[in-house]
Amino acid sequence: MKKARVVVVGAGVVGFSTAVCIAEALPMCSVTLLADKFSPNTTSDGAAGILLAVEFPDIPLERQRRWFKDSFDHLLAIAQSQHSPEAGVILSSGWQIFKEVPVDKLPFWSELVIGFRLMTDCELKRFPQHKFGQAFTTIKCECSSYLPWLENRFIKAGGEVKQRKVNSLEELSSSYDIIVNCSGLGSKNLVGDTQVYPVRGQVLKVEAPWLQHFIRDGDGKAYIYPGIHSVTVGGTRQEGDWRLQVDEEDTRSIMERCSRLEPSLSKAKVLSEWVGLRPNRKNPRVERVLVHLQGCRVPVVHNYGHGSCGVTLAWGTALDAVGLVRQCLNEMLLEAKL
Ligand SMILES: Cc1cc2nc3c(=O)[nH]c(=O)nc-3n(C[C@H](O)[C@H](O)[C@H](O)COP(=O)(O)OP(=O)(O)OC[C@H]3O[C@@H](n4cnc5c(N)ncnc54)[C@H](O)[C@@H]3O)c2cc1C
Ligand SMILES: O=C(O)CCC(=O)C(=O)O
Repeated sequence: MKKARVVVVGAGVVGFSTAVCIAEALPMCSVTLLADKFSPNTTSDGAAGILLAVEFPDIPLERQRRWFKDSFDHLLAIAQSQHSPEAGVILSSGWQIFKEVPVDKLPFWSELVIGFRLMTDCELKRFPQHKFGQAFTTIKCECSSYLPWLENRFIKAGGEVKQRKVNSLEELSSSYDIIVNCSGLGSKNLVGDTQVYPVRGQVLKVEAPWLQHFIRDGDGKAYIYPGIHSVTVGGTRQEGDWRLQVDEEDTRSIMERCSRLEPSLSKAKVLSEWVGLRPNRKNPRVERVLVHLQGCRVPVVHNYGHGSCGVTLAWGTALDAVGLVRQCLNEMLLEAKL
């Protein structure tokens, strides 16, 4: 039987996770990944890569829990294998601390990470401005290693990779049977989605090998994440801000906020600074639609809009995308298109 031609647009953590999942699960498909930017030039590359989730308002919690769990379990298996250094995936333990006691003391993912517990008063003494804290072990997935590792895995599964900017879905409809859109913020132009918008984030990489534990302020404005080669320090969340250049005032305020949590940071050498635009949306879009392109109805699977949780949820949403591609194939078979 003729193979169904699937194209995945996007080479960030969502695109490569989705492409690998489709290529490995659906041998009746030939899978091509197209993108204008590849590692190390995607948003995913600069992400701190810590697995932590926010709660999206209109997606059933059960589905969000599954996205988190599928991603966590997939990355945990890598972190505990010989692939860990090459894939850039490690376990990471530390504290999330709050100036005020949060309404939700136990986030939905608390039972999905390792060893989640509330901090004791004695532990909190180290953070005199904070009243409440959570201690747990999660995962840090460094995409500058993980994306090339996924790309190899995709190619081993028979996938093909091409560098190309896609200006409209019409360009793809004569060469592919199913389009999978993982273009992140690019979806604003590619599919005219007015709901996806940038949330600018600036981070620094510093040399501070004495730091072993992560510290995150629950307000998300100060975090310190020790990694494999350096410590990621952040951050900013500037809604609707498209600036990609480093802002010296942001650098100063990040260092000030983070040094309040960990005074020894003032002794750390700054190695690099980076800005990325999170592909924010009220809810990520993981769904299947039929689009009229050049007189034909073409199945399109969307998987984008993960905001600050793309690394955290990529594998889970990729598995959902596989299910949606499978549904497209079944419909195409029914319509005897294949
Ligand atoms: C400072 C910062 C820190 C972060 N930290 C974390 C963290 O700790 N944990 C976490 O889970 N998340 C984190 N994030 C969020 C995370 O980076 C994003 O959610 C994630 O990178 C989104 O992945 P993506 O694959 O959807 O998009 P991207 O990585 O942006 O990839 C999009 C891809 O689509 C391609 N593309 C777009 N349009 C087109 C087109 N028209 N034609 C061809 N190709 C196209 C691009 O070239 C690119 O390859 C952070 C983000 C920032 C900015
Ligand atoms: O929020 C965090 O602590 C992790 C980094 C992140 O997800 C972000 O900056 O978007």
